[in-house]
Amino acid sequence: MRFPGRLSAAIAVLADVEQRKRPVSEALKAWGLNNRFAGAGDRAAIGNLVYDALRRRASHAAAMGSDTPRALVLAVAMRDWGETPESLNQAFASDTHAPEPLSPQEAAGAVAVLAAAPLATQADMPDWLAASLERALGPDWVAEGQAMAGRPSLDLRVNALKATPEKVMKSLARFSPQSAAIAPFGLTMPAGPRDARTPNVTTDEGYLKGWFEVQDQGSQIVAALANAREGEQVLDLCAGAGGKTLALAANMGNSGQIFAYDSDRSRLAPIYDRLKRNGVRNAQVRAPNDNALDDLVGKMDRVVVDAPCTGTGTWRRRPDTKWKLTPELLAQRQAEQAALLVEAARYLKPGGTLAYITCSVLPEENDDQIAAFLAETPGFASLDIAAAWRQALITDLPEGLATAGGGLCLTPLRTGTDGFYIHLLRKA
Ligand SMILES: C[S@@+](CC[C@H](N)C(=O)[O-])C[C@H]1O[C@@H](n2cnc3c(N)ncnc32)[C@H](O)[C@@H]1O
Repeated sequence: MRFPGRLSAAIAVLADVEQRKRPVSEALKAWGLNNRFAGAGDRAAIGNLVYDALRRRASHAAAMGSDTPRALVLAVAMRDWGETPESLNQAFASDTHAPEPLSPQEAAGAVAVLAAAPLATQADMPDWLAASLERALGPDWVAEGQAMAGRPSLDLRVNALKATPEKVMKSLARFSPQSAAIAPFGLTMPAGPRDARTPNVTTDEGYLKGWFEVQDQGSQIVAALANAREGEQVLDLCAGAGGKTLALAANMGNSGQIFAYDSDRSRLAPIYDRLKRNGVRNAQVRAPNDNALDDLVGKMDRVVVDAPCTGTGTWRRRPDTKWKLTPELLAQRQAEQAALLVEAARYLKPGGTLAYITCSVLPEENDDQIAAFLAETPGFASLDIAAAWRQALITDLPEGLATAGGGLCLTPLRTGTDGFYIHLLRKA
């Protein structure tokens, strides 16, 4: 397929996403099945166009004066991929699969200036979230929003139980991985421009042997800050597919015991294979049966709550969720988080540590949630996050990451990672 045909396909996929309220990955897969002539390069390019359109949906729509799939995809070509109206119309003229030529109004979108547009539009986020973002991230919130609308890097965590960074770098040399800026076992491959393909690392021998996992550097940092130590009894209360569990196990050198639990059996399902592949021997999976955790009450050194959240920190990877988020969904997540904090506290022994984590930057899910918990639960106090950073990451806490409420917030702008929040609490 040539570029114009790829644009037409992206318009069709985006229309499918919007009309049928489908996840992007599903719509892309369906398009691939119906268009088997398309190669891997075509599918990657079409995926990039669709994801880029959704990442900057608000500003692209404002520039084009329209939010149709066609307007959004043409905006990506001109505003993100360096095409001009002239280059597009010229290419369209010689490709029977091309979209219709650009109208003068569409062509004007290429040079539209959005300085007078609402700040939420410039930050590429829904209007109703602007106040929360400003409260959480301060005067830079528009630039933070713009960074949250960029393409993410592909990050790996070297599994210290089986490999070294040097070994993984050698195994993946063809993709030129670099050391991550903060996470000690992190490797990163920056996102390329335009139709660049994401390296397919999960077919690498090193991955199959458990030498590394795909994990955003932000997720690695908060897992390190949870600071699970050798010999401890640790409950991973929202283990899901085990991304944090694996990192905790490596941090603990396979000693002590991790109990990995999740209330959703299907989310937990991949954890068994992942534990095996990673050579983890100190984790016990607790499936969500009645009384599954009763024997752990009051016994844990550490409880990690990687809470269900709105995922605002992962908008770069799942930009469709940005536009689907509603105040009702946020309220639902807040209620779940509040209940989980109370639940987590039960399992700690005196002197134990609760690590509360979200992949969101909204204060309602972060500092506010902890403040409400502390107000209602006697006997808990925040641990010094700068000291925890020094202990876990052996450097000083970079400026601007600590939150007003005593937690820590990573963002694409500040740390080049997904957005994450962590707060450490000690039970008296
Ligand atoms: C952010 S995800 C966890 C991701 C996982 N820790 C990882 O690193 O891959 C949140 C998880 O919380 C689980 N969850 C939601 N409510 C829960 C509850 N009341 N008890 C335990 N797990 C819960 C969800 O099923 C979901 O898997």
